Amino acid sequence: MIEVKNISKSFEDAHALKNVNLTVNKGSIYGLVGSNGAGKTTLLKLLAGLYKQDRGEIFINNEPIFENINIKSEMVFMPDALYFFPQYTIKEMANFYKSIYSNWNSERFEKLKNVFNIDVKKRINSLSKGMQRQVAFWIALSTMPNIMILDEPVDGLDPVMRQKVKNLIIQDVAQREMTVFISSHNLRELEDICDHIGILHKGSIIIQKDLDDLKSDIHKIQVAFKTEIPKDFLNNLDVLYKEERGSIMLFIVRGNKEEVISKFTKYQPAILDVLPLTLEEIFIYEMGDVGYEIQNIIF
Ligand SMILES: Nc1ncnc2c1ncn2[C@@H]1O[C@H](COP(=O)(O)OP(=O)(O)OP(=O)(O)O)[C@@H](O)[C@H]1O
Repeated sequence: MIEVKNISKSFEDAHALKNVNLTVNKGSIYGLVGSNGAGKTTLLKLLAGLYKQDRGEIFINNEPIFENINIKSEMVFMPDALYFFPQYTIKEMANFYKSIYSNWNSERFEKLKNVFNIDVKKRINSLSKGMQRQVAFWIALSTMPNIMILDEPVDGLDPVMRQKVKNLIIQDVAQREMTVFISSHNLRELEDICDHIGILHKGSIIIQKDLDDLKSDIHKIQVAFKTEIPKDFLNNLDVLYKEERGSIMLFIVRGNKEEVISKFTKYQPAILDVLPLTLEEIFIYEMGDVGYEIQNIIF
């Protein structure tokens, strides 16, 4: 479990993070989205215990993370810019990790050869960017981490490999209750893997939500009525957005799906469609006034 309590972090001339709070439960995957300079990497480095916050507290499995060797031995942090020792082969790098991670699983490392399919005698620095990323996952997953902190993890991976890596992460979450924190510029990249999403904007988390709640609670409704309807029929509805295209009206409404639909069916509409909303749309409508600014972050 990861608990971030009211943390702030500044560098000489930049307030990178301001009063950030979040919790990631054991066995869940939290996705952090944000534009360039929002503070994502700073937050990840704090979670990994590489930086110390100016204010606030960070607990991982109920212990402060900074300079905590025990917790770090159960954790993998994968930065966006990967680093491997120069001249090391995959096998040599794996042996290095084996010597420092007590839970290293050699059997798993062997099994994952079938997924990554790269010759372990190859020097890592001679591999392509995407292949180096594969090696990083190969080694990271072989350490059997309880906590994974990933900065732009699928950057450079081809679509097939992206899916394979996501499946491996999901398997570990389901089978071993691994806890994962992922940052990305791209909400779509996170949508199919995360159960919580937070948006970081200029150093503050401006919204964070459980994805299931989010999706079940907000609806896009396209409707046309045969007859005049009372002007105040919207009064009992939590309408986030409304648009009229001729006789067809489009509503984004928050609330229980059946209850919302019943408010419309009462007036016997000629057309009533409940359309799916993408996650991006949900965030934009949820964000109201800052929605337009948010579009640049999540598309
Ligand atoms: N080591 C540092 N020294 C000084 N300023 C820093 C340092 N690291 C980050 N910053 C500043 O903190 C702010 C947040 O940077 P951070 O790297 O956390 O953003 P980010 O969301 O990861 O951005 P990107 O998506 O571009 O990687 C920026 O204004 C950045 O210039």
